[in-house]
Amino acid sequence: MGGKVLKRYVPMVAIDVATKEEAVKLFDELDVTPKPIVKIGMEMYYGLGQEIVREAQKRGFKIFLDLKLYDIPNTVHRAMAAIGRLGIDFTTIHAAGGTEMLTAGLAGLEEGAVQAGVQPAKLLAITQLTSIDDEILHDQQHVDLSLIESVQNYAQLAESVGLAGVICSAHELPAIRQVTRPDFLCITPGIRPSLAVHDDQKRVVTPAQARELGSNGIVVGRPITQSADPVAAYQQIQQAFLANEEEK
Ligand SMILES: O=C(O)c1cc(=O)[nH]c(=O)n1[C@@H]1O[C@H](COP(=O)(O)O)[C@@H](O)[C@H]1O
Repeated sequence: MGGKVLKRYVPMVAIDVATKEEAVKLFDELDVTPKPIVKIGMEMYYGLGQEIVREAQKRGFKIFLDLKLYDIPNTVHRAMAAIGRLGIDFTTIHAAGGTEMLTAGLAGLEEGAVQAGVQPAKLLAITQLTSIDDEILHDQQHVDLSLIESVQNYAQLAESVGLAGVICSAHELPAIRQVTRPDFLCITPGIRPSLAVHDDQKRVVTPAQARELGSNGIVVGRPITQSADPVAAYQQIQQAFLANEEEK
């Protein structure tokens, strides 16, 4: 990567489960070294609310609160202020909302953090979901750009208004790196240790491929949470992604 050391985060584990009991069991199991970043998404947040964020924070996990906001700028501003007050580490917004919405979201997040006296979270823009492929983009969304061009465009949009980075598939990393500053974060879901199992994901790579392509962090859910041994699955993925680098 141009001789510069790439910032790499420990894997972000998507705890997409229905109950507090299941979530807490995974938090306790995954309390290992290096500690993963815990991703709390829509299922847990809509079902369990702030309580589940506090449970993870109590155990010392960094939190990626993935709520993918997409609404008019005023609503996004106010919702992001509420998220900012939670003192979490990463959160998401859809780049498709445009620069006015992204700017409002970023301002809200920072205002909320100041009100609560905490560090502002890093705001990441969703580009094209990893469950989207060229066929869906063209035939259903009637977008004329290729998927890679669309992701590249959204990355530039997000960077232009000061966001920390984007969520994309590792496949798009070389295209994004061509047009963004060196420290722009590319966090990549759609990770499968075995490419034989995609589930609902369309654009997938292995943890080692994500590393080679220059991902700053991988998001992994079912390959860990639905494994018979989540800790062993996490550790294998973590080692394949971080190799011998020191974890951040
Ligand atoms: O924002 C995300 O984290 C996200 C964006 C995206 O494009 N694709 C994607 O899969 N995700 C999330 O990453 C996780 C992937 O889960 P698994 O497919 O089970 O590994 C889920 O929690 C998704 O919500």
